[in-house]
Amino acid sequence: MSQVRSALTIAGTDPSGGAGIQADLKTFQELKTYGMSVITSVVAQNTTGVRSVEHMPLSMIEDQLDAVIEDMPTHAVKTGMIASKPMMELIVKKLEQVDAPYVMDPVMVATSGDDLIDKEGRNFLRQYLLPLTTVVTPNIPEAEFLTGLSITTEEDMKGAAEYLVHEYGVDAALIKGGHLKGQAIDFLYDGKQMHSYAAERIDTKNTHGTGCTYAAAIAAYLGKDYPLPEAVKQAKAFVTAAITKSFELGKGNGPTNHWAVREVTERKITHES
Ligand SMILES: Nc1ncnc2c1ncn2[C@@H]1O[C@H](COP(=O)(O)OP(=O)(O)OP(=O)(O)O)[C@@H](O)[C@H]1O
Ligand SMILES: Cc1ncc(COP(=O)(O)O)c(N)n1
Repeated sequence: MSQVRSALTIAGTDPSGGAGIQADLKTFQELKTYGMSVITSVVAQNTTGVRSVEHMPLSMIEDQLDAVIEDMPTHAVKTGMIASKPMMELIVKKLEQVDAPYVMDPVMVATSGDDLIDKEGRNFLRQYLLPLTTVVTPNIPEAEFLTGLSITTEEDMKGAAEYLVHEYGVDAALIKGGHLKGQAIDFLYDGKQMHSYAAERIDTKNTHGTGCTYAAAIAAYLGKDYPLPEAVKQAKAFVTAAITKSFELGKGNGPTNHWAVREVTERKITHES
């Protein structure tokens, strides 16, 4: 029997269970990947927004990382909310000891509009963390910040993906089009080819945690040795199903459904490259 694949998420929490570490672990579990987590910040949030945030002391983040790195195999790493430059510096240092694909979700603002990273952290993320990534997965506002470009069309999205690869040295960039009108289309550029992944837009406000879920699914598939374009295709099917069957829970943007892939077996993703 082949060895079980394990994935590590380094991120903040969501006690309401839709985003952050909770979304990542649910996704790993659903994709039969052994899930591990290092908590950077405890975030008191729900479907309506963020109430307060308690950042973990650096020594505690370091101890958590060492506990995983010194004992467990890691086949993929995903990072989400990393709130400050000192946290990023620590994580960069520790990731040097992990030989695994690295998916960076450059989380900056929650769906609710609340800031999750400070200004200094945002700049550090762009300069120092980006070049280490196997794939970075910004939504449109995040891609605008990272590139300084204005993104209003699909052509702009492709341009931003190319810019991130050529200017910042990321291996690949996936620009997510959830914030554009029309079909839900994402573009992946891996330095050689531009891939597009399109799905029908689902008419729902319940999209809390889609970004986290998508990036965690990409990490899980990369951990199983899927080539990146195929990992993204499978992950897109996973997140689309999760949005299709999302839950009408809470008073704000409800959470996605991490077990939906068991029920939504038709895969309506158009992958072109
Ligand atoms: N209403 C929708 N219907 C179908 N797919 C969607 C919808 N909204 C977002 N998506 C898809 O979900 C994935 C996440 O994209 P999005 O741009 O929303 O990321 P995000 O902004 O990081 O997530 P979040 O909304 O949780 O902050 C992408 O594949 C996007 O195309
Ligand atoms: C701890 C944490 N990390 C990330 C997000 C973004 O999630 P989303 O934009 O998908 O709501 C979040 N709300 N909380």
